[in-house]
Amino acid sequence: MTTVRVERLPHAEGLPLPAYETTGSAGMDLRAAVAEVETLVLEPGQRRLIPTGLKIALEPGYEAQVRPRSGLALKHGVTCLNAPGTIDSDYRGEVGVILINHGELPFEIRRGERIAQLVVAPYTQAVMAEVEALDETARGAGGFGSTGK
Ligand SMILES: O=c1ccn([C@H]2C[C@H](O)[C@@H](COP(=O)(O)OP(=O)(O)OP(=O)(O)O)O2)c(=O)[nH]1
Repeated sequence: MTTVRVERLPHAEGLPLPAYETTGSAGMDLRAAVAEVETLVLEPGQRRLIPTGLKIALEPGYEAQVRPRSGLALKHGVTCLNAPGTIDSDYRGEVGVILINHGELPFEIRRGERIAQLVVAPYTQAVMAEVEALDETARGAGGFGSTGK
């Protein structure tokens, strides 16, 4: 268990905070903090940064991934363009969701709609150690389908 400190911006007033929908959920749904009066439409092929109205602070050693929701992807072709988006532990700006409409129809985003999910995960930072040559392995440079179908 880790704690995510969350600060609500004025445009997220009244919206539920991200929460796990079931006891086994890996992601907490992120909601669109667009204005009630504003009908935000994603035209086919269009991408937009959608505000969540939330700023978060992760504990050191944790990142958060902004991932698409499968229902939106399957029903409407709407997904996160940069999936998974990375929220760094030292980022203090508003969490944004880069949505793209790969569907054939315009997609309306309403205030409070669940548009993506946030998965909190531990990460490790690595040191790059430059060497003259790497050790040999059975795979070698084989990749990109080298083992067959
Ligand atoms: O889907 C996303 C992806 C990123 N971010 C925020 C949090 C993250 O910590 C910051 C930077 O993201 P990233 O490292 O992916 O962006 P960059 O294009 O490399 O920009 P920068 O130079 O600011 O690191 O932007 C989001 O709010 N949503």
